[in-house]
Amino acid sequence: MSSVPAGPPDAAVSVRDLRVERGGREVLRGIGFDVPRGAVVGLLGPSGCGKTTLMRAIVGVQIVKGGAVTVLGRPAGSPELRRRVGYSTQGAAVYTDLTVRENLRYFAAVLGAPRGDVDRVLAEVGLTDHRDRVAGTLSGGQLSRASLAVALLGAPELLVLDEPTVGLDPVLRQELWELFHRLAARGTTLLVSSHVMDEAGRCQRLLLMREGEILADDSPDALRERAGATDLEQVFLHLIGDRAVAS
Ligand SMILES: Nc1ncnc2c1ncn2[C@@H]1O[C@H](COP(=O)(O)OP(=O)(O)OP(=O)(O)O)[C@@H](O)[C@H]1O
Repeated sequence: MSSVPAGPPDAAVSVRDLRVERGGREVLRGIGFDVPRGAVVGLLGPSGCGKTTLMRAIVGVQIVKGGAVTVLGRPAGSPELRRRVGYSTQGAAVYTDLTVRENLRYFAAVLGAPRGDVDRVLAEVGLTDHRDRVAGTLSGGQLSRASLAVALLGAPELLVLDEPTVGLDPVLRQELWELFHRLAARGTTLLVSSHVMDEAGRCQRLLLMREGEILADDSPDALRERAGATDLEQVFLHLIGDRAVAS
């Protein structure tokens, strides 16, 4: 990575001129933004626009072609960030032949998280009643909550959550968003991806992506005002229209 300035010191994440190639194609095209500490930031955009690639760069598992990614004041991927950053991927990240509780005990040991954390995170994701179920027998929504529980172990300062609400019913989605805001109120920073626009309104700040670029980085209200629309889906379409006219 180059020595591009790392962004404001109070930012949880600073990205500058980030370029990533995958499969011989540039999928992140020199993007930059800051994520303020303690905020719930939504990463929205159509399938394939680069959300997962960006999250992978932030947690330090993506080979990048250029630019700088700074996380909690350190270069992304630094060993000391391992316990300070929680990452939940789109696919289930638990062992399907272990029970939910066995999975969490295992990951707590790997991460050096206190053993008491297991019960806390089970309650936070609403899986206490399913703790002794073998993970392979859980529904898709239960499995994704088990993966989320792993990311919550050790109370990381930054949570990077890739589509954590996919496949959940409206009640569970609502409960998870309430959890995200409780965590943020305690000072945790959350970067949450989704391609469901009705979730965008639940974020304090939005990064709207399209084709490897950031179309907008602002609060939902500011974006609505700028586009003269109340519906965030319309805002997104308006921004795409502006970009098409400008190019
Ligand atoms: N392993 C890979 N090899 C080659 N290209 C890839 C690979 N993974 C992703 N891509 C490509 O990189 C681009 C960005 O993919 P990415 O997964 O970051 O998008 P996304 O916005 O997270 O999509 P979704 O919402 O569907 O998960 C896409 O064009 C995708 O086809």
